[in-house]
Amino acid sequence: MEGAIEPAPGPQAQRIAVFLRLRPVARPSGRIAASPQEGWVQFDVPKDAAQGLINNSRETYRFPFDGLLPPDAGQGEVFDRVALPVLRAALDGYNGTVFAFGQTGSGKTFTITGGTERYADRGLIPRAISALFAEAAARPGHTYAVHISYLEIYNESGFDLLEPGREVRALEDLPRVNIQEDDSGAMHLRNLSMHRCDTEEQALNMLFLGDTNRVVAETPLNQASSRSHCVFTLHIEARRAGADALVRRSKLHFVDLAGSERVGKSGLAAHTQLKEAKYINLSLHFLEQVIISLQEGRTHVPYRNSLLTMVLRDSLGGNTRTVMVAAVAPEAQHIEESISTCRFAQRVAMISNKVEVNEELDLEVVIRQLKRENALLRQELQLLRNGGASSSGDSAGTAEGSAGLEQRMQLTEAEQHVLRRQVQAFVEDPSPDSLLGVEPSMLFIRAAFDLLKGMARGTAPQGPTAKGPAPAGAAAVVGAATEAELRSLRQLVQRQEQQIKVLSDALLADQHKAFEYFCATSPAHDAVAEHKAVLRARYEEARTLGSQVSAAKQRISDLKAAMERRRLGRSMAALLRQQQGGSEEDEAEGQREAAEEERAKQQIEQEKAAYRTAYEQLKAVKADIDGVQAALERSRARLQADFQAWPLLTGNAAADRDIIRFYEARAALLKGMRA
Ligand SMILES: Nc1ncnc2c1ncn2[C@@H]1O[C@H](COP(=O)(O)OP(=O)(O)OP(=O)(O)O)[C@@H](O)[C@H]1O
Repeated sequence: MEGAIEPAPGPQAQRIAVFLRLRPVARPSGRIAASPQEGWVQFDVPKDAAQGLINNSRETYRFPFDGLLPPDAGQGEVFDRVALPVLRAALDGYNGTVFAFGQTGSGKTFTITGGTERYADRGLIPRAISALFAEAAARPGHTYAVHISYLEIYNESGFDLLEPGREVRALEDLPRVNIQEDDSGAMHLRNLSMHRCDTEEQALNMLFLGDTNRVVAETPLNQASSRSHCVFTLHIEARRAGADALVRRSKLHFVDLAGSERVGKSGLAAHTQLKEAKYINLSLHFLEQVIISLQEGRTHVPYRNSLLTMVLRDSLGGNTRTVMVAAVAPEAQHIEESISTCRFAQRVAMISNKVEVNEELDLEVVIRQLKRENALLRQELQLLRNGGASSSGDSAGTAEGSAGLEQRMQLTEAEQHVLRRQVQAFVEDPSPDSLLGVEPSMLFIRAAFDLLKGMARGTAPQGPTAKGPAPAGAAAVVGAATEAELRSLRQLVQRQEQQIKVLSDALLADQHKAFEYFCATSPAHDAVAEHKAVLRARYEEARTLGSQVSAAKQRISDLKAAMERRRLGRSMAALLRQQQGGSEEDEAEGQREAAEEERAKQQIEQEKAAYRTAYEQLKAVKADIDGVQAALERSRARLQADFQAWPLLTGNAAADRDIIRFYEARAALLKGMRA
């Protein structure tokens, strides 16, 4: 699998591959024959005896498959034939789906998850996990990031099986997963957690957690394992060293469907009229509708009728390499169901998907690379401009400036020391983006080359590095750069800077789009909006109360001032009367003034009461504001946390691409938020 990340081929049509797996049974029916070599199974059933005809004639049904897995096929063989090619393609960036279909007890769970008694009974999922990490390790020069999600669908409701630390006794104890449609019509699964797994062990532990939750959530009443559908997903992200701006992302689903029993049959005679028979499980009914529409090439495919078909949208008729395992228990009493299973498989086998590598540019990495290139070009430009000696002021670190450097014969000890550390750090940094940012001067450059040569030969110079002057030829060669060369280099730098700006803007726009999109669908955002609205109303209230308080205060001081003025007036008048040897104050006048004084005092008291009331209210509103503010902070934190844990998963390629873009942008946005 060398060179896995070569230029991605365009979309290719690919039919869904269909395998038949026969379960080992104690008493296989003599009416079932199979050829593993030729890949077919055949059922011989008596003709309808109900017509009153006495005959021994039989009806024969033969179904071809892409592969037949006989009862003695081991789990390893099943994995190698069914899932390994899909897994390898997923590592190359192709989506993949393996789903098992069949009646209850036919061996679906045994195939997908496996038996627990013997190690050899491990099913497709644990084997895929082991093979994934082994294959990834065997692809040098590539890095992979793996996330896992595990969804159970029961009665049209989705449940997240991977919620660590949660006590689960019933399905309802698991977090609900919803599907939502955005403006573009794309479907998104919300609240499905994704868990990064860096090792096989971590991934197997996740699977164990999900399977345990699946078992303990089952009650005798809901018989969840037979009636629910489980979708285990490996989300794979691949980058190639040296080309890490290109990222390939794929999803690999393993789907264990509910038992496919039907109702509405009327005995074996109904084989030829199985059309009326209905699935007990409603989602399977809708799954069949989707498959019929695709097989008949109808323009409208009713994916939206159920959660299951929405999740499997891309696996059926979309951008996914899909494989179906039809599970059959070859016993006489199950012939009818077995024929139904094979008929369903024949329809599925006619569906063609359009598969394509999911590859895209990581804008952040592109920008980083452009900036690095740009820095190198700038250095080159500076060198050429100065004929090998930098005269620019931005070359820090030397007292006399770079121009003076070329006059010197060798570096100072301090300069040598710094340079040695820079070269050391450069050599030790495994990143292809690391830069050796030495002074743009021949003296430094030669010294750096000497150090590198010494390191490569294992004889790194201990003493002074650049001995002797820079050869005149070197400077002369660099100095010979023509005006035209300088100009074109300058233009290149400018063009790149422009490119960086355009890309940065695009990234920024994406980040905002991502957050906006997330907010529009997040309940945490509703809480933030609600708190903000309450806060706005409270602030308004506080403002009104605040102006009431200050108005009351103003009126009190006005009243007090008026009272003081009156008192002063009265004292002045009394003094005047005294000086003029006049009479005492008129009694009526005295009473009037006393009454006025009393009225003013009452008015002041009233205003004080109004002031106190408004002030108390203001205090209460302020306390309220503090509370709402704290709640707002909490819901903001929750929004950010949710944004961080925003899951990827839809059944739709276009939607996925969008989500993945948003997901990347989200990381950068969060970084910005925290900064
Ligand atoms: N190939 C096999 N080899 C050995 N045992 C098997 C095989 N296939 C199935 N079994 C056993 O048969 C029983 C029923 O299988 P399983 O639980 O996988 O059926 P199922 O189709 O998933 O049923 P359900 O729809 O109820 O989930 C289990 O005990 C399982 O271990």
